Amino acid sequence: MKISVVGTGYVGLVTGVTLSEIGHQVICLDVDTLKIKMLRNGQSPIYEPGLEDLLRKNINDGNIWFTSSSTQAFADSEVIFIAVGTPANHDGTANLFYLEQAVIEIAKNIKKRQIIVTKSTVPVGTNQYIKKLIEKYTTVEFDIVSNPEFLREGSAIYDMFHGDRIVIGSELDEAAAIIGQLYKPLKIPIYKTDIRSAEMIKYASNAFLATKISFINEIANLCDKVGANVEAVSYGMGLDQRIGNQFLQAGIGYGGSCFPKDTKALVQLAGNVKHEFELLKAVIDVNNKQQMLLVEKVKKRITSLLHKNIAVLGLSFKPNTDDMREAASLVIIEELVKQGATVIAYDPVAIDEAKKYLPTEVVYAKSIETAIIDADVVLILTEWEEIKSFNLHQYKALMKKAVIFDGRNCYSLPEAERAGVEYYSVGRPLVMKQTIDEASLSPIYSDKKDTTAS
Ligand SMILES: NC(=O)c1ccc[n+]([C@@H]2O[C@H](COP(=O)([O-])OP(=O)(O)OC[C@H]3O[C@@H](n4cnc5c(N)ncnc54)[C@H](O)[C@@H]3O)[C@@H](O)[C@H]2O)c1
Ligand SMILES: O=c1ccn([C@@H]2O[C@H](COP(=O)(O)OP(=O)(O)O[C@H]3O[C@H](CO)[C@@H](O)[C@H](O)[C@H]3O)[C@@H](O)[C@H]2O)c(=O)[nH]1
Repeated sequence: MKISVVGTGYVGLVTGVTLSEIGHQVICLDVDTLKIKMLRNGQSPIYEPGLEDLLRKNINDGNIWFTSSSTQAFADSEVIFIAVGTPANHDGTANLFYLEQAVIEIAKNIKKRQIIVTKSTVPVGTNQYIKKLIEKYTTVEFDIVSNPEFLREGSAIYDMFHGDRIVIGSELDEAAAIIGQLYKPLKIPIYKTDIRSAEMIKYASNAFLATKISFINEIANLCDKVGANVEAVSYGMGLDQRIGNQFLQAGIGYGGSCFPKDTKALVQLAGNVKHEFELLKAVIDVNNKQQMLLVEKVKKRITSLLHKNIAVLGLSFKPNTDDMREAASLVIIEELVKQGATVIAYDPVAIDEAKKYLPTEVVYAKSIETAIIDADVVLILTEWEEIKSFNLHQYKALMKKAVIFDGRNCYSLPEAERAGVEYYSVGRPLVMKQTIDEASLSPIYSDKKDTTAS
């Protein structure tokens, strides 16, 4: 099938490349001419495992092209996917500016009947609005399909080929059938429904996952106070198949380009129809507080942050991506700098991206080792494999005093105990800095009240 994809960001590019891989002829359009130039040269503008290889393969096989010309993009297409950004406005509502621009370009340039598929995450009712907007600019016939995307950054290619479901919202069975056919080689279960329900499935799914995270983070905070271990608790909860074991990883809260904006947009959407979504508002509040909790723990331990050297390991909002949008590191580092700390940051891939967002005072290190030498305290903010597998004894060897605040529970408590570091994690008992000899004499977990003195 001849397919156009509008927007070559995380969703558009991964969708375009995947569709080209399963046998379609794909042309991708973007207003960002620099991106188009890179893509034509087989370079991915984003870090996403496996993406660049698949991109090059399909460029070489003549299955995928890139353009910044709308005329060229829609000249031949049968199906058009819209995958432009829908970021949050200041009030939390979804900003539909890019979508409107894309839709107008489509309407002005289509010459024959098309199926126009919205992949961008959009508030309920938006596809209806898109239909009206297109009708203003063209008399060419078209169908509208809502096809929300569920891929995760960092595993986007894997998710495209192994998704749990493909949701197709349509008013017309024929249009839904064509889109279903287009995805058939992926062998992923397809769920067809009406357009408004499809739009809502996307927001409801993200809101539910965000709720699981805020819930387990509240349980973790409670575990901290009553001496339980959240890891054991989430494992025990997850054994119940009705609960499931995913998205119960306690930490410093959710970030990224989706959960923060989509939860806010759903609260606003509810507000528009005079519905107070109290549960979701609480989920958002818990998340905002969770990011700052780690800084509060550090302050409790070292009293003042002024002139302290703080090494931050991991900057991206999750591992295997260079995406810094709404990363917890942004909020945490800004606060550390505000309080006078010297921040030395390390991330395996996100440093260039991070520089665009972080305060200019931040110093960047080329390795974990150089970041932690002379640090008073280490903060782990992203669970990159390189960070998780970094030998704990190295902290002991390289730091003046190995004090680690792990916002992602990367290490097991016995490992920390064996390394003799002072190890604070989320919802798990504290491991105090001590020698192995001392450990054999005294209990390893000390009461939190004892930890404020340095
Ligand atoms: N990032 C994710 O993991 C993810 C997953 C599922 C759904 N979504 C949703 O998919 C949509 C896209 O997200 P993203 O992360 O890929 O965004 P992105 O910011 O990475 O990419 C959007 C791209 O669209 C381009 N663009 C903007 N206006 C355009 C226009 N008029 N014509 C052509 N190109 C235009 C931009 O230049 C940019 O390259 C959003 O609605 C998002 O909520 C994102
Ligand atoms: O148990 C968990 C799971 C995730 N997170 C955090 O939650 C955020 C989001 O993680 P994840 O969902 O893995 O990444 P995203 O790429 O943001 O993907 C989400 O957002 C996308 C955009 O809408 C959806 O398509 C995906 O289905 C949905 O998982 C990250 O900050 C994670 O650190 C936790 O704190 N604990």
